[in-house]
Amino acid sequence: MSCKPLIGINADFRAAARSVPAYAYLASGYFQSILKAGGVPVVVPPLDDLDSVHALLQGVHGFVFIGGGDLDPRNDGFMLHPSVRPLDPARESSDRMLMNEVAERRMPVLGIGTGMQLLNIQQGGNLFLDIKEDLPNAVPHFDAQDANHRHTLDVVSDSLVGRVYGDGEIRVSSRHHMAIDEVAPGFRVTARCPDGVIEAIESEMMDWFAIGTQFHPECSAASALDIRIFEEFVDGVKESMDQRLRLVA
Ligand SMILES: N[C@@H](CCC(=O)NCCCC(=O)O)C(=O)O
Repeated sequence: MSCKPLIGINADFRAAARSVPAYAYLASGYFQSILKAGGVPVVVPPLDDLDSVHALLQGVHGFVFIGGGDLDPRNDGFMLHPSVRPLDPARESSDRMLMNEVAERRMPVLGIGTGMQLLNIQQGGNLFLDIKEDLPNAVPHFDAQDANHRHTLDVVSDSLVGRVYGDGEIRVSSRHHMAIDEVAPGFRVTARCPDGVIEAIESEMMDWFAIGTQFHPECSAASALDIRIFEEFVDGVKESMDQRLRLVA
């Protein structure tokens, strides 16, 4: 494929407060990693109508869903939990519309942190709302004093993360208090923390290149291998583009 793929990336959102205007924002590591991997990032602020979602997705070849606050469990029929720090409703509503359409179109997708959790929920899986309460024997997956908190990872060798990290000890960044409980149908677990917490999933469906990482390969403390996650994703998007071109040829 000669042209660079356009990769949509959602943005976080903070409503106006007193003298501070509302902001849409995202960590630069997300779009810098897409650029380094050979894609062209298209940052998408929260959208509030389906026509805009359709128009946007017509113009990109793949999508990255970023991390951030918590998906509100009440949107999935669960009770609110004291540990939950919900996303701004404007972002969550936009993310859910985008993920529904990305899934419908079988558009290549990489979900990171909250993005992976949304992918899993949208596809019929669910979440532990609080690791400390639901998985009391788990190691710490969040350190308020250390933005670069890391833990080790066990990967499935015949998977995207397995190809990226190979053998040997792997340490990844971790900033989450929720985790995948039941994996969505059509997806498999491809990495876990040694305590059993799910850290990566990928689609087993032949017609959909979809992956998710609970850890953050875009973070400022990312290892030299982490960028390979984005390279594998961009290569997958290019392959998807080539397949679509062959279908119409
Ligand atoms: N809120 C979820 C997902 C965690 C996540 O995306 N963490 C990255 C946060 C980066 C940031 O601070 O914006 C959970 O806690 O499980």
